[in-house]
Amino acid sequence: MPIAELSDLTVHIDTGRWSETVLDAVNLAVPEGEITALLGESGCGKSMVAAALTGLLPASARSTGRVRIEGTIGFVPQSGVTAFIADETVGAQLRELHRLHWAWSVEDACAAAWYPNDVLDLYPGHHSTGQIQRAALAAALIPAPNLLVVDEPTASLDRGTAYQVWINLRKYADTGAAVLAITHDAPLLIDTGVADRMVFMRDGRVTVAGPPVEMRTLVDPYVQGFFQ
Ligand SMILES: Nc1ncnc2c1ncn2[C@@H]1O[C@H](COP(=O)(O)OP(=O)(O)OP(=O)(O)O)[C@@H](O)[C@H]1O
Repeated sequence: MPIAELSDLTVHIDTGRWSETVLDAVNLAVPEGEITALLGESGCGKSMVAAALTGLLPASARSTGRVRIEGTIGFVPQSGVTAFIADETVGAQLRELHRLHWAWSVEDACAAAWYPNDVLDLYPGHHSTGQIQRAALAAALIPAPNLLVVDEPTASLDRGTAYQVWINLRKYADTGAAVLAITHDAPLLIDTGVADRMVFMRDGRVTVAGPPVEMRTLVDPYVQGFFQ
């Protein structure tokens, strides 16, 4: 039974000046114990899927269809700095999260997120993009959510660090959690072997999905583009 499921989800955004169907009859299951990787060109709707799952759709959005989630959700936004308030250090905020949830220690969450301890006493805005992204992952891990949604978790990281973060996301899924990872990095998913399934989106729709080894051999130029 998937921990999270979108059924026929259509999301239409109308800002008054401009309107667009950003998700079009999307069906997506995120099973426990698995990493589901969501890929697709920029603007195709990946972050809207994350927003639908986390209840963060824009106020101008109208949706039909169904979103079903069992258990708790953790979310790592594409811009890690938005996971924190600006005027408290990251360390203080992680310690407060631990005080509230008690699931993971700050040390274990930082280690799993590959977040360097020596910047814990800095304010969020004084981190590099890659550091604050990993801090946001540590923050999401502390409550040990049943569903972890990560939006481009390794986009700002060097390849070696990105590799380690993917391995640790795999270990987290192996504890029984469902992980939905939005990414562009199909080659690294192949190299690490961490993903159970790849789901490709285009223009607000899911076009094809399956195990990475199958996806890599598809004769579909759109899918092939992600492996090069
Ligand atoms: N807050 C918002 N209000 C209105 N429209 C939005 C908002 N955020 C995104 N959109 C629109 O929704 C569509 C899907 O955007 P989304 O952010 O989901 O793309 P994405 O696939 O995550 O892209 P990227 O890989 O560049 O992050 C885009 O056309 C975008 O312009």
